[in-house]
Amino acid sequence: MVENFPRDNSVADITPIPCKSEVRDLSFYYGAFNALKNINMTLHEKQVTALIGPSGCGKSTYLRCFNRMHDLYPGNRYVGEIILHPDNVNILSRNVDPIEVRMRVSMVFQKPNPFPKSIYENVAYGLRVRGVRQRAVLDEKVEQALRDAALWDEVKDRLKQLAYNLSGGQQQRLCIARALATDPEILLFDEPTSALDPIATASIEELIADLKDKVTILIVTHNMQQAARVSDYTAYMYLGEIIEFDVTDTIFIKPKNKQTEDYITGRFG
Ligand SMILES: Nc1ncnc2c1ncn2[C@@H]1O[C@H](COP(=O)(O)OP(=O)(O)OP(=O)(O)O)[C@@H](O)[C@H]1O
Repeated sequence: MVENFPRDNSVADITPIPCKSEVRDLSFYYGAFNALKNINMTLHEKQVTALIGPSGCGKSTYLRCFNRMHDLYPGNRYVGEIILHPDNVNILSRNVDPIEVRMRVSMVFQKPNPFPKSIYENVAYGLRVRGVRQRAVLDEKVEQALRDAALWDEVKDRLKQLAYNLSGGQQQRLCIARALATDPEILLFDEPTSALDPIATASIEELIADLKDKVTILIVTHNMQQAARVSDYTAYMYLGEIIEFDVTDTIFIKPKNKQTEDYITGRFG
């Protein structure tokens, strides 16, 4: 389907990877403050896209548009569209229920934030909210999500224990399992390893690479090595705008924009 492929031609290497989401003329306002300015971008299906840029440039603000998180606070305003394929729905439309959007687009936060519940109940939470009651279905989905988050072997004998008993890295994988349990189409990561040690970080990065088979990923990271390691596409942001968006190798090896190059090489930011 033609409409399922990128509309914009900002990516030099137009590969025939279907597009999962198209951002069209997106601006965002915190009250009077214009935090995002006319963003046009494509999220390629089952690829990892990284958002990089100096502190305060709008990475988290942009990420949070994808699951309508800003709806939770008064005075916030979106302009433009985020289209989700294949059904071609604008998830920013007032006619679209933000709860439904959050089922399709899940988020993993900077700090692991398990609920004060058992390991099992953390993962089952979204399913229960969706009305799933059958024990066998819950058991199967919880196991699958924990396997997909590379945590099953470590927790299968203590599913009833409190999630807080897990290590920081395990807690973050639990949060990933919780996000995966409702079969989201897009997974948002907001600096998912910034609170973790190098070993736990490596295991989350490996996991992100594996999850690409199932889900489209958008990740905010301050760590440029991490962006280079885990992502297929990278967007460099500055002052609420996308300065450059391209395949990751191009951004890191041969950026077209001087501002991107200065940031990548550490001359700026
Ligand atoms: N709730 C808010 N109300 C008003 N302005 C906000 C709010 N949250 C963020 N901002 C402003 O929006 C801009 C973008 O912030 P954002 O947190 O998205 O940047 P970021 O690139 O994710 O930064 P960092 O890398 O430091 O996390 C900043 O100028 C910030 O001060």
